[in-house]
Amino acid sequence: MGHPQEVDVIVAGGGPAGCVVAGRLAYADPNLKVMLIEGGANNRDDPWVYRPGIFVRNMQRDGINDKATFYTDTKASSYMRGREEHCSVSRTLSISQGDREAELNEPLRCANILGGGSSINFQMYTRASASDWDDFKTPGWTAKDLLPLMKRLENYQKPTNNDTHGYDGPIAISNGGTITALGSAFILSSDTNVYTDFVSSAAHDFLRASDSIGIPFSDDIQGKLELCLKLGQHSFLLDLDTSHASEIWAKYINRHTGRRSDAATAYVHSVMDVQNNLFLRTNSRVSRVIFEGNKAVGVAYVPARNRAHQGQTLETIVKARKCVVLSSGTLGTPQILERSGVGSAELLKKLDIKVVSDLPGVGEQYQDHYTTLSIYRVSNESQTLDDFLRGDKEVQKELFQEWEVSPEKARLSSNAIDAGFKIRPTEAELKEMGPEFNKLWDTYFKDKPDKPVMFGSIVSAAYADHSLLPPGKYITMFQYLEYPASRGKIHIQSANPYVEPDFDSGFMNDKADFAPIRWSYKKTREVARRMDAFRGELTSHHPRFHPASPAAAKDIDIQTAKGILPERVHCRHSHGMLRGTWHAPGEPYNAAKVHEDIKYTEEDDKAIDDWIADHVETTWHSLGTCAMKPREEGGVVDGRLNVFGTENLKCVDLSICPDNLGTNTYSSALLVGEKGASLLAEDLGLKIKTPHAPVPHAPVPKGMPATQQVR
Ligand SMILES: Cc1cc2nc3c(=O)[nH]c(=O)nc-3n(C[C@H](O)[C@H](O)[C@H](O)COP(=O)(O)OP(=O)(O)OC[C@H]3O[C@@H](n4cnc5c(N)ncnc54)[C@H](O)[C@@H]3O)c2cc1C
Repeated sequence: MGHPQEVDVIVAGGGPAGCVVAGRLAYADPNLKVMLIEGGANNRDDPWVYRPGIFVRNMQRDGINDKATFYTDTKASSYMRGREEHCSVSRTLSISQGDREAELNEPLRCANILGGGSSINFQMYTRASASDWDDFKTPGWTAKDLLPLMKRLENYQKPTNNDTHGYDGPIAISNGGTITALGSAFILSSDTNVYTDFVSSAAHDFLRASDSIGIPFSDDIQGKLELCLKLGQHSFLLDLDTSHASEIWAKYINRHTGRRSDAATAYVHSVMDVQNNLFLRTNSRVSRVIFEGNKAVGVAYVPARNRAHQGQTLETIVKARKCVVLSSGTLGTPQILERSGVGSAELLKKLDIKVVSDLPGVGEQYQDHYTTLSIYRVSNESQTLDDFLRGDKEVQKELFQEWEVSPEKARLSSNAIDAGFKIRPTEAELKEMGPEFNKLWDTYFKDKPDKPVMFGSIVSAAYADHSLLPPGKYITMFQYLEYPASRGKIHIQSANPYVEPDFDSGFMNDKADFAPIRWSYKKTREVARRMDAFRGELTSHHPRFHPASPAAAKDIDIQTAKGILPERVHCRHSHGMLRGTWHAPGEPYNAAKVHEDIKYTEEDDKAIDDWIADHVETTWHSLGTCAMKPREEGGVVDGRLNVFGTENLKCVDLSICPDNLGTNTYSSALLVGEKGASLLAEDLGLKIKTPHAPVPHAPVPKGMPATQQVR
């Protein structure tokens, strides 16, 4: 079918928010012509997208993978020991302490494929705290206002005891088909409505260890919202421990199909299968919005790669009769605005771009969550994904074949991230966290007990390049800072859409951000040490403590090491380990041991801070560059997501968040999309249809299983 040169609504950018807007509007009115223009490739039925277990591959920068865009951070941070660029998880994980030089050249990446982050992300499901939305201070955006939309998007497939989840929405949420286990693997039954509550021994091990250091188990941290709304006061939540608790993590995986639940399949392919009014253009980068006066009347787009004769820029123009929606993500949307004449007048004049609306807030206040990862050795009997990631051909064949036979039960229908927690410090811990963080605590966290400070998860594998790791089994403690005080920015350097922007991630440029990450490193380490499977620390992936410090990381114990390579030939030392390396063997495992917390000196704390500075990196939870707040405070959009000083132009993606959200952000991007779709439907006199069009491959939800009913 040919594509029209004029439609009613253009959506620029096919990430989660853009897919929701395009799909919901097109389904609401089959006569409304909607065009979705995406810079990356189509994700439809791409096995590298829909098989959940191989998600790490989609972050590689190897010349083959084109599912991610790479942004280079251009500013040095004095707090990061002169680091000019921060890097991706896959790279950081792969390096040892000595490889810092190589690490410095790795850029930040974000999605470049239809579905945006939802096609390549880790599939971890969490939700923001109620106070996060209330803090937007915008009518129509309180947690109470948004709760019906949170439910509208979900096909929740886990048991629940609260009324905050939805059951006939397009986005599936479950524990995945199989939960990777340390010690054993459990399979969820998909042909019965009775939910089988299998949880891996790794997850249990982690949860027990967390409980033993004062992080209690909760059956649904993400449901805390309801309590908040019912009680009408956030302070109650502290007593209920919901912002300081652990749980079995849910995943964006449909347990009936074993497939990733990405936004394009859920909202766009579903509509394109049954209607013909949704037009999709992929591999097309929107360069600018076309204005008549200050009214948006269309967009210009260029091929994703500039391969034209003599580097000419080939623009195609599509007209929009009713509205243009920018949904190109936190790093993409502000660039389109600036190229279109919406941004700081000073910058635009310098670049010879005609000013349509002077909005100095465009591209400012860039935020993310800051990740650090520490890796631990686990027992040789543990079942982890390491052999698969290491490239063991037999194991890979077995896992891929398993998928072909029964994807809904296959080990690849999991992300191997089964449990985690959100935590807040105690009064005693706060005292050790220094004046900078305490000041932030008093103004930001103290009166918002539903806001966690840190997020932590267990991954049943080393998140690392295994070619650089010793053989063996691993777990990774994956932690991130939920509400960094640091801020960055992104601005164009040219009107040419192929020229890289000037990007300053701002990582760790506020000193207050060090203390909570340091505190959480200690916490996750205490959890790991108390797990039954624990057999030591992968010293290359821990702070460089003084070798004589009691806090110094200790590697695998000799007995476990011998079990990994029983046929090895000994070198030099009777215990088979080489001196002169950073590896120090740990104590033999003792199941009966009662642990004491490691005591850290000031020098140890300094070593942790250096490690943070050298290794902290993105969680790909970018937000905030086109904030919804008053124009005079640097705002870019109003409460209806209209861009100030323009007509018929909205931004609908996570760039609109005026402040951070304490969550993995896919749920929030979908929610912003749902809210944007509702606002647009109101503008256009339409009604959103529920349930949405049937999701390809997914059986239609048959109502709520007994175990999911509110008790
Ligand atoms: C590697 C990774 C792991 C993550 N893990 C998780 C997780 O486990 N759980 C979770 O909840 N969240 C996770 N996230 C975050 C989550 O996916 C994002 O918050 C979410 O996708 C943001 O949605 P968005 O619609 O705002 O923008 P994006 O997802 O960034 O989508 C923007 C889209 O616009 C396109 N685009 C950009 N510029 C242009 C242009 N000029 N013209 C046309 N198209 C353009 C891009 O290709 C992209 O498809 C992860 C993200 C990544 C990248």
